[in-house]
Amino acid sequence: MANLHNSLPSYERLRVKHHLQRVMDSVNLILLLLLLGHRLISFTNSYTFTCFLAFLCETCFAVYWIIVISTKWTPASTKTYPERLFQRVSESELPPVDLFVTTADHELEPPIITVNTVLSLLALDYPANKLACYVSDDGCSPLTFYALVEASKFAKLWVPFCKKYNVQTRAPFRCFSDTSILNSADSSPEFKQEWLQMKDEYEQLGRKIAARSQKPIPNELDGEFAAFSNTERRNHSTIIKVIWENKESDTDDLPHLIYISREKRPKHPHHFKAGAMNVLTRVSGLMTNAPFILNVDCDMFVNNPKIVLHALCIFLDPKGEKEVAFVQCPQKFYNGPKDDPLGNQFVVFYKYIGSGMAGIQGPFYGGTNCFHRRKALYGLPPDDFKYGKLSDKDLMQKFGSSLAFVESAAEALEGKSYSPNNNISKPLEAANQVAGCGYESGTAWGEQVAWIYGSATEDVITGLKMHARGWRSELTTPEPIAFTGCAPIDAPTSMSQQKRWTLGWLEIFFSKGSPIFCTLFGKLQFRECLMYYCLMCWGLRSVPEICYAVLPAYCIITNSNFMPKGIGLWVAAALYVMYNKEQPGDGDSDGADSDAVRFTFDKSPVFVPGTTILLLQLTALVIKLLGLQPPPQTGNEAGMGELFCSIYLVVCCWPFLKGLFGKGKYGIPISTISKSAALVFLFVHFCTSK
Ligand SMILES: O=c1ccn([C@@H]2O[C@H](COP(=O)(O)OP(=O)(O)O[C@H]3O[C@H](CO)[C@@H](O)[C@H](O)[C@H]3O)[C@@H](O)[C@H]2O)c(=O)[nH]1
Ligand SMILES: [Mn+2]
Repeated sequence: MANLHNSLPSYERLRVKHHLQRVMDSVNLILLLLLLGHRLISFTNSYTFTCFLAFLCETCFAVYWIIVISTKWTPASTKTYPERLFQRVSESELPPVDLFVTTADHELEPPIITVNTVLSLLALDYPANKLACYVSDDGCSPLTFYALVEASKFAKLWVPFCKKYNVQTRAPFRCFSDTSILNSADSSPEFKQEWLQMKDEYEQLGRKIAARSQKPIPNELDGEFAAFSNTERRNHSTIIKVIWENKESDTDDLPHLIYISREKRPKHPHHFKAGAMNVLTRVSGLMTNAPFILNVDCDMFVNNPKIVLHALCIFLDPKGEKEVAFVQCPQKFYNGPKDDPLGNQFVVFYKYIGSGMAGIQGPFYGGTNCFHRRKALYGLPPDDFKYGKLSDKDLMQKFGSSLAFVESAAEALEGKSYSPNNNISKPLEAANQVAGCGYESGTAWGEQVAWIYGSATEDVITGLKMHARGWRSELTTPEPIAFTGCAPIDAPTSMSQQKRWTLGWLEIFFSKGSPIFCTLFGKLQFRECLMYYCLMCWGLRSVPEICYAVLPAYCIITNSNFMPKGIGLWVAAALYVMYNKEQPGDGDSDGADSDAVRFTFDKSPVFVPGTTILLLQLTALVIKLLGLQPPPQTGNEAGMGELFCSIYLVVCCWPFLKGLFGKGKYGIPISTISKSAALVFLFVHFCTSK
């Protein structure tokens, strides 16, 4: 690779100035501490259980706020300069990149979606002979395979079309959903005609796949599909099919396309997505062994065809080369309402926390839209050169018994794998071996190497492991945004997804790979460690939050108080104003009302806490209104503070309030309401039966 160490860097990390934000955050913290101090002092005069509980909750909030501030304190953004990259490397010197797509169920993840993901990847603006797309199908579905075979035929038209006209959106269904192109004065008649032809071809592809999916899948299949005969989703041997091979290593041809359904047996744990990713890592290691890997979920599409170049700006930069293990692109969703009532777009996260992380040791790995350095995945620390020279025996212990794979791993670790392999079908036998379900036993896969097992959020723990070895990561946000995808469109799916993540993060929190150990015994920076806790405490935070939300109702019902009196109340009020002023999105959404229109419910228990809190506040307010409160004890009666909190909580639960009266999926199911009502009844009974 040409030297040009003296040329300009191909990426820069820029500090984002945000003095006002810091001031506001600090004022918030000071107010919180003042409140805690005030409580401590007043405990010497009067101590009540409710005030003590409030004190505990507020202490949790203060600790959490310190973690949040630490994460946000030094925000940064990354800027990439592809034109400078080309001062360093010529097009022929660009490294190969392996592209991984995972799909697991052709019913939940319809093949046409996966096909769009794959087509958008095949059409990346990058030399086609340097790309190989590996699709892992955990559903072992002949339908998915069929769809990919058909897609590869369509790709022969689609990819040249995209490149010829420099189409931005290269997932056909997104491209064809925007017909404004046809009326635009900028588009040539030739383009419009080809666009319509292409749309027609795509619709044919869609019809073929739909027709095939309507037919029942017979047990016995022939021809290309014979391998799928008598298979069950969780009981079958490995199926690897090279759907397209770019035999001539032609830059204008299509990238390689390989279908993989790893071996599964009922008695063998398959480790979900992490297991699938590890098989892809091994098979690709044998076939192309690219030093960089991009992975996307099957519901994500390329939105910026130049994204590989942007990522390489970071990886190939002399500084990035030494320190960056992975480059994460944000997740953005094209579907869903503008004001995002379900919070899927994670506005707070990417806008505040995301740039904060970029200013420390880098963002966490989010599972999709991420580029990895292969040797970092193989466990190599950034500054260790011994690891790359392990003996064959050591390598086999780590990477398993396939000699061919061990050789490829050694090459990858030494950074020798820059020449693309032109005969990817050759190592098919070895590929079958490494995709077997027993291959990993006794090796470091899933523990030290590649995607780490043991958490439902394999992504976060995998990234954490690399940070713990001393690597950095970068968040790259080129214009236009690199990938878009579909977010869950209803509240139940969104809530259960978030519940799964929260549980996965808690698994990491309580495991021996917990961030604090990575800081104590590894190279995870302290503030990066706090950043991880910011994520992992998301679930735990609900405990003080629920407790705090119950307090106002409890105080009103029992005519006691938890809000401070006198100056303390002013501190609490100031805190409330400051905190709410800081929340993003104020003003550009039309508020609670639009939430209510779109918030949907089902019978899932995830809706019980929200409903219960709402009903509890309503009950308390009715008791207050009807004057059913018991007489106060020693001047500690519930006052304006408690009343305000209770009303505020009703406003916070607005979508639930509408849900009480909504119909169909917009209404909270009677069973959920009954459960919540029973809980409220028990609670009121408990409060008043003293
Ligand atoms: O046994 C499995 C289960 C899932 N998947 C694939 O993994 C991806 C993510 O799974 P999904 O069920 O869609 O989870 P999400 O919550 O939508 O995914 C987010 O959260 C996951 C866990 O943190 C990350 O791995 C994902 O990349 C991230 O997008 C999808 O492509 C699936 O096809 C498999 O390949 N095998
Ligand atoms: Mn998903």
